[in-house]
Amino acid sequence: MYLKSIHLRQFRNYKQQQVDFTAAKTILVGNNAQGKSNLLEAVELLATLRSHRMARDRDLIQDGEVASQINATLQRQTGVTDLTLTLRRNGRRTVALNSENLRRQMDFLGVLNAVQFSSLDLELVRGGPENRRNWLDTLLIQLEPIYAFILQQYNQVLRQRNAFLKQNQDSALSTQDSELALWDAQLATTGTRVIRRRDRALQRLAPIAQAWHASISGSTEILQINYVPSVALEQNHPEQIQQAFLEKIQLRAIAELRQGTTLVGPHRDEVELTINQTPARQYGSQGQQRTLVLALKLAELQLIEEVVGEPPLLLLDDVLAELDPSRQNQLLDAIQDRFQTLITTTHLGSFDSQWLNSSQILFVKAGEISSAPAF
Ligand SMILES: Nc1ncnc2c1ncn2[C@@H]1O[C@H](COP(=O)(O)OP(=O)(O)OP(=O)(O)O)[C@@H](O)[C@H]1O
Repeated sequence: MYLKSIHLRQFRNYKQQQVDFTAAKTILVGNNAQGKSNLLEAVELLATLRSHRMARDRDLIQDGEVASQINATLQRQTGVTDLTLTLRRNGRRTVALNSENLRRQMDFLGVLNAVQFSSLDLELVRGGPENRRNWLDTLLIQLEPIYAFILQQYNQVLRQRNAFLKQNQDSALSTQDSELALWDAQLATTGTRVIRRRDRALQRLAPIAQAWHASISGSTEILQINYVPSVALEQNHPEQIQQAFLEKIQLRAIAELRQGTTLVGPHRDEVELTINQTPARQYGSQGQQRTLVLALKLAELQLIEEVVGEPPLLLLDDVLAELDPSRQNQLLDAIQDRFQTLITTTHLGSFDSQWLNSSQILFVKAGEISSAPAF
């Protein structure tokens, strides 16, 4: 797929900006805080309706404005599509394809696919489990857009069940209470859908990431990715998972009532990353952790391409300079001209001349983008 152009209105520090992409690789160069990441964030929003910066819609809208719009033209094998996302200060969003508003946001997902790689991704290795859950969820949303709906349903049940537990915290509520039993059943049903899909995605992703990791590290390191769901998962059978879910809720029922919160479910899943059988968080240098993240990102690209049937976009936010020359080259070899790539950087010095010659170079300054440096 190929993103031909994007138009931003009152988005972050862009008042009104049109960008036409004229090459498979676009390098956005500019000083810090000029708007480079903001442009990549806009593309990410079109792909996932999420921002990895966890921004609220009112942070995305330009200061002092009430609404913001991202509009893009995408070329796919099936034809050209026009995507529009409108954000409002009150949090209401509208999505449209070819100028036709969609009733369900889910139908907007899966049109544009993108893999984002920024320095924040190091948190995948170093940070807490919620980073890895978010990463996996964002990938899943692109692999099967219905997952966005499944996850939303689970989160809604979770919120309601938590509210019920909170209301009854320290009360004499029985763990056999019939209303609680209803919430348990809904949590198990919706949670099982989440767990099964996370398991399936990791089953497919893990061998690809492992192969990339072996290739980048020269086969000296073995990466393992283990899904550790909060509920035991022996086989990917819905009845078996649902049963295990309900049994574990029973075991934790007293603690849940005491703490007034749900202690069992995919909101407590973990994805373990180990290198040579040592947790990656404790393993080796920053460089080795970067190799791992790079392997995960390359695996995401490959898996999305396999599932969707077209290469997704790659958004490299200030990460190229952080990789040593051999890893940089490995990344460049892997993407070549197959994946349209948007790259941000503060200086062009870290790119080899072959790259510079084949890339479109855009200059970003104070929320304006031009093809010649503005002095
Ligand atoms: N809602 C908003 N309204 C107006 N300006 C905003 C808004 N959100 C962010 N900005 C501005 O956008 C700029 C940050 O841009 P961005 O995050 O894209 O930086 P960058 O060019 O990628 O630089 P860096 O290399 O530091 O990441 C800051 O000047 C910030 O004040």
